[in-house]
Amino acid sequence: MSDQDAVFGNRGNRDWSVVNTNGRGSIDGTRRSGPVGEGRAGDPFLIGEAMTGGYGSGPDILHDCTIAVEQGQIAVIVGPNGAGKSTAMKAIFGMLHLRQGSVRLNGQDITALNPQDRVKAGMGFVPQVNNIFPSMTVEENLEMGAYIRRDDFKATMEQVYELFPAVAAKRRQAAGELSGGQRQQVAVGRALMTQPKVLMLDEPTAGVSPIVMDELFDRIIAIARGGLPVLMVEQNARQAMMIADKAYVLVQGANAHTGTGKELMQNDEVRRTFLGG
Ligand SMILES: Nc1ncnc2c1ncn2[C@@H]1O[C@H](COP(=O)(O)OP(=O)(O)OP(=O)(O)O)[C@@H](O)[C@H]1O
Repeated sequence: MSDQDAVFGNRGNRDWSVVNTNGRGSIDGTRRSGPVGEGRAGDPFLIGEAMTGGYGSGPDILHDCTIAVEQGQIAVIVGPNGAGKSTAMKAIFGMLHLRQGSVRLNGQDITALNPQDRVKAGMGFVPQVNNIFPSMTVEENLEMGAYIRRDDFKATMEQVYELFPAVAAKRRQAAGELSGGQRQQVAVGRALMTQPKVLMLDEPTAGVSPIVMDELFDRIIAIARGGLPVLMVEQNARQAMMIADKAYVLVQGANAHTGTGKELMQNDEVRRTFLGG
């Protein structure tokens, strides 16, 4: 399999046809960068374990918080405003110094890596406020996602276009001319251009209409079922739990409830407190 055959996400025995109907293969999973430590046997694919930490020298925002996502699955983080959902994502991505706890990816301890090296190690992160460049074309924005690659990334770009046809139709337009939902798709596409092994999305549906949200969720399901694990923060807790293999309810920076999306939707306290009854 050539580098050009590479697609989003990871490797091995997954059926990529869900995302990638033309049968192109997966990347080899050997990319590594920076100091990585030993992982632990039986780890989930990505885990931020027992994370405690805050911003700068400020107080702890996260308290012994554990978030994980398994291969090919969707994990969602929900919870009230200010619960620490984005902070947990930032901690997993290395934007926050952990006073305790660790982050492990694909069996390697990456707690010591900075965000840039985490991207090289295979983490794709779309922050809450996506930093799409409005005056650049869609294509140029996507190309920026390939900055860590030395191979010909055009095949991956075509796969992003297959995944998001509305974006493909506007590839030569300035990204600033796109709708909010389309811009989110560009942001996700740009993260996919790095060929991540795991995709992290902080409120991907923020500010988009319910129809666009459904479309985006469909695509996220396709990405995960194609083998690329997805970890996301969502304000739309009910909809998120419906597609979640694993859901985490955070309250005041700590794990309050954890289970499959279905389990949590049937949990009386979760329903009453977070899902409006
Ligand atoms: N850059 C920062 N510096 C200091 N404190 C911060 C910073 N960002 C967030 N916080 C604080 O961390 C706490 C958790 O914020 P965070 O954004 O993680 O919550 P959230 O659950 O994602 O909230 P929301 O649902 O409103 O987006 C809040 O008290 C917030 O004020």
